[in-house]
Amino acid sequence: MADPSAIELTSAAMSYSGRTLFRDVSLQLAPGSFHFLTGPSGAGKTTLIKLCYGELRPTEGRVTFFDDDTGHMDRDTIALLRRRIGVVHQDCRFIDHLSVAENILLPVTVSGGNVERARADMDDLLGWVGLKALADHRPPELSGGERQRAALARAVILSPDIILADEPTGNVDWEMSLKILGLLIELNRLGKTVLCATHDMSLIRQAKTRVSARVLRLRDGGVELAGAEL
Ligand SMILES: Nc1ncnc2c1ncn2[C@@H]1O[C@H](COP(=O)(O)OP(=O)(O)OP(=O)(O)O)[C@@H](O)[C@H]1O
Repeated sequence: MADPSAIELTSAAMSYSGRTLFRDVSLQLAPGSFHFLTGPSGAGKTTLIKLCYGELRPTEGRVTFFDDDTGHMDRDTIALLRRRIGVVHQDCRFIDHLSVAENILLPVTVSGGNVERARADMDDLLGWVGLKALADHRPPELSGGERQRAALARAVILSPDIILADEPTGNVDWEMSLKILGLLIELNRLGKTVLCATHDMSLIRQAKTRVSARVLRLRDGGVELAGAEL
């Protein structure tokens, strides 16, 4: 039998207040694959990512996590499966009065995981994203690139199988974009499935020299596989 897809959308449609954003979107994220999601601003990239981790349900169609249809799942079951999916939100979603390290620990705290062990591993994790010196700082004191790397550390703290990154290089310079891309590629080489939304074509072109990535483009209410023009 073929490997189950990490995440699969089948004929998914999404509407907000009766306004259809996209329809008939089907995609499969195979385990260990690397996908980019691109498209014009407002096309629905963030919305599609929210479908991919169950924050939103499609107005039509089906979403499966690891071959399980989420349509019949209650919130608790979806929350359990979500521990296998790490998300880097476009706006990072930090709690500003907690330190960077405490923010990174939040998924462990919230899921009732082993906080002591996670604290013991924190130095390595902060070292991986290059933020050791900022562990005790508060999120508002961080630069854009530091925030994105802290968000990535938080996304991987539960060792998820899948990383969904929504514009993880928004508002950072090229050098920092490459650094963040490098971290995502590293995760993919460790076997993680990666979906990265970006409108930065240079970043996609750069990635394609280093990793076998497919590019999905949201346009005119549908999704297409972008071709060699990239
Ligand atoms: N909760 C919501 N209620 C109503 N409309 C929404 C909601 N969330 C998003 N939208 C609308 O859906 C459209 C797509 O938004 P989305 O954030 O998914 O696009 P995007 O492709 O990620 O955009 P960007 O590249 O600018 O981040 C926008 O027009 C937005 O205003």
